[in-house]
Order: sequence, then C-alpha cells, then structure tokens
Amino acid sequence: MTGAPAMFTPTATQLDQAGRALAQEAARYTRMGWMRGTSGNLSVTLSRDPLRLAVTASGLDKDELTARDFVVVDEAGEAVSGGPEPARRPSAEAGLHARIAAVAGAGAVVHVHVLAPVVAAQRWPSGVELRDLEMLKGFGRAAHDDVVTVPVVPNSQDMTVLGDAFEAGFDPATPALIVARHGLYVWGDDLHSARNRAECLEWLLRFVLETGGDAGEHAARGRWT
Ligand SMILES: CSCCC(=O)C(=O)COP(=O)(O)O
Ligand SMILES: [Zn+2]
Repeated sequence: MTGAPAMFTPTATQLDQAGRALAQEAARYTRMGWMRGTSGNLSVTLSRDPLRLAVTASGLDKDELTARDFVVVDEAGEAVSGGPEPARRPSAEAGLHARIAAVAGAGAVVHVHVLAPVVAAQRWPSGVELRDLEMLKGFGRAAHDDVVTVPVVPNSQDMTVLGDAFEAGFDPATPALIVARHGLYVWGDDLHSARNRAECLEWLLRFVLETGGDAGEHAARGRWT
C-alpha cells in the first residue's frame, strides 16, 4: 500500500533564517574572491522527506543578495511553492545541490568558483590526491588517512549528467566534488561547516599545486618524516 505523498510547508521563521544565512554567506564568499561576478551558489536543506532545499536565486550578483533572493526547490532542483514572492529563478545548478543533499545527506552545499580546484582538476583529471597533511583534519578527514582523493567530473550544463557522475564516484568520507573547468562543490551539516571544509580544501589544493603533488611520495620514502 502506498501512503499519501509527504508534504512540507516551510515556516516563515525557517524561510527568514535560511534567506539571511544564504545572503550573509554569499557576501562572505564574494569578499574572499570565490564568487566573482554572478558565479557560485549555495543551498541549505529545509526538509528531507520530501527533500526541499532553499537555494540562491540565479544570475544575481552574489554580493548583493537580500534575504529573499532564494528559491525553495525539490529533489530535482525544480522550484516549488512556499518560497518568497515574487518568485525568483533557482540557481541553474540547483539540481546538483539537490542530488548532493539526497546522496550525501548534506545540510548545506556550497558551490564556489575558486581557482585552485579548477587548476588542480586540469592537472589531475581523474581525481586530486591529498595525503599526510594536518589540514586534512579541517576537511573532515584524518591527517594520516592513507590517501584522500577529491573526485573530478567533467563539466556539463545538464544537472542530471553532473549528478550521475557525482553519484558514481561518491565516497561518503569525502565531502567535495570538483567540476572540471568550472568550480568546486563542498558540503557539510550546515553552511558554517561547509565553509570550514571549503577553506581547508582550498589550502590543500594550493599545496599540491605548488609542490607538484608528490608530498606523499616523499613522506612514504621517509625523507620528511
Ligand atoms: C559566471 S557564472 C556561470 C554560472 C555558474 O557556474 C554559477 O555558478 C552561477 O549560476 P547561478 O545560476 O547560480 O547564478
Ligand atoms: Zn558554477
């Protein structure tokens, strides 16, 4: 027997909190230079069953978002009723946010156009390896985890294609995805945790780019440890 479809109506307080948090966080990323122009987008999960996300509106300068510049979307990233009026257009990448929230159980997803991941993916298109670095702890991993591979998927304008590629390589222990020639996705329980992870991952990626990515090989040979 199938039950009635689950319903969800966000409260005004929930919407207000989500809108303020998204706008504040987007302004912060813009100041960091990680959301240049209108690039980047953010989401928070409002409900799991049914899956509902508050995602930033599309095409806006992310430094100037108001607490109403977001859209409530479903598991496919499609706008549903219940968000601020007048309705805005959801981020073009809302479908990937929703897939990450569904598959990884993320409470927040951030997508930024920071340079290091894109350069790293150009250099290591089958995944960027990180090992033996204290900063891995800030990315939610142990510093001495064997090897942490940040997955890379080819860019696409089709969020189902991107979502399928993400899911195919998904490792629950690695809360990030690089979209080649595009940008970085990082997730966590909330926007604050996702930002901490993104900042630490950016540091790690800059490290491997600047050292040539062979830090682990040196350590394994006992030259640095
Ligand atoms: C110059 S930004 C190109 C689109 C993009 O990649 C992005 O992150 C912003 O898209 P949105 O629809 O969320 O504004
Ligand atoms: Zn983007």
